[in-house]
Amino acid sequence: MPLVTSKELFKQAYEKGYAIGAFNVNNMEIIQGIVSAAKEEKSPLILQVSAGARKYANPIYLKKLVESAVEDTDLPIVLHLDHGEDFEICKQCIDDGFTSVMIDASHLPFEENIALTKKVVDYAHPRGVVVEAELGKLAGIEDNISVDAKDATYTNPEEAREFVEKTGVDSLAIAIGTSHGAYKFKGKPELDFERLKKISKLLPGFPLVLHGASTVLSEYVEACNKFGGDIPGAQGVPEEMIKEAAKHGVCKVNIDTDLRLAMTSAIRKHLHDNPSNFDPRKYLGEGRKAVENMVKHKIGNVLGSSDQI
Ligand SMILES: O=C(CO)COP(=O)(O)O
Ligand SMILES: O=C[C@H](O)COP(=O)(O)O
Ligand SMILES: [Zn+2]
Ligand SMILES: [Zn+2]
Repeated sequence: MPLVTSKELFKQAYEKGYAIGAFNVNNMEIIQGIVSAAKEEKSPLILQVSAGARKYANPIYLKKLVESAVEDTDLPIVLHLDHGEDFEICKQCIDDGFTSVMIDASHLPFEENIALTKKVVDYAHPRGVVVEAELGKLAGIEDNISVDAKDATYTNPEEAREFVEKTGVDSLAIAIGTSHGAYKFKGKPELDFERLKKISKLLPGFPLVLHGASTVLSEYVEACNKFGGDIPGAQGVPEEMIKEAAKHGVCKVNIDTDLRLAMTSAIRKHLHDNPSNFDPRKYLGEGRKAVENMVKHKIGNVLGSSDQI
């Protein structure tokens, strides 16, 4: 099976009320760990590449690794550009064979976000590529969470409807209180589910995307800290909230931080327990296994996309 777009995957996920994991990939071991898990769970998969990943690994290496994963597993895999910052990078990825791109113009004024997103959609659609856009700003841990601040930064439901109508975009990343990285909340985790429900009601059948959706699983944080790391107070989105979001139109759940933590904690433990080892295959192999176990858990116990291919 060749790379697929997310069109049909989202349609089925929406109807059945589960979500598809979009995992960030940066090297071979991360790709292999994710793909092994999806294969075992018989789950569709989105592998996404950020500008940082392209810079780190060289775009052609990532593309070929993802193609190898497709050939090796025959899974329906979407190759997606994460947080494309301008038209040029989206165009480049479309020309390179990506099946999905994100144009993230959420920092621009509303009308400019619409114009840039539409420009990408107009280039992507005739080439069979789908587009994700973003409206609203992801909260940071230091951000004020007063009601006024929420209205200023979180996605406005009416604007979301207008945005989708005017751009023809295929999916939309929304801001309801999640943020990137390992420090998402200072106190009790809280997402604005009322806002999500409003957006979803105004856009029936339309797939929404949750960025910053890692849970920052405590077993990995504890292992990192135990074996020489220093990441106190790391906290993510509880898995129950991800399950709830999937019931209200969220079809794509972005996960990067949980991959980083799984891999790093396993490598830290291995190097701690085996001070004489200097064979990278040993510690990277442990890292890959940890990624596989974490992704299996997400697909099977949180996202609900097992046995959907
Ligand atoms: O949104 C993400 C990638 O676009 C990743 O979010 P996390 O940092 O929560 O994993
Ligand atoms: O949304 C951001 C992703 O976690 C990618 O992070 P990165 O830019 O460090 O590759
Ligand atoms: Zn953004
Ligand atoms: Zn993101």
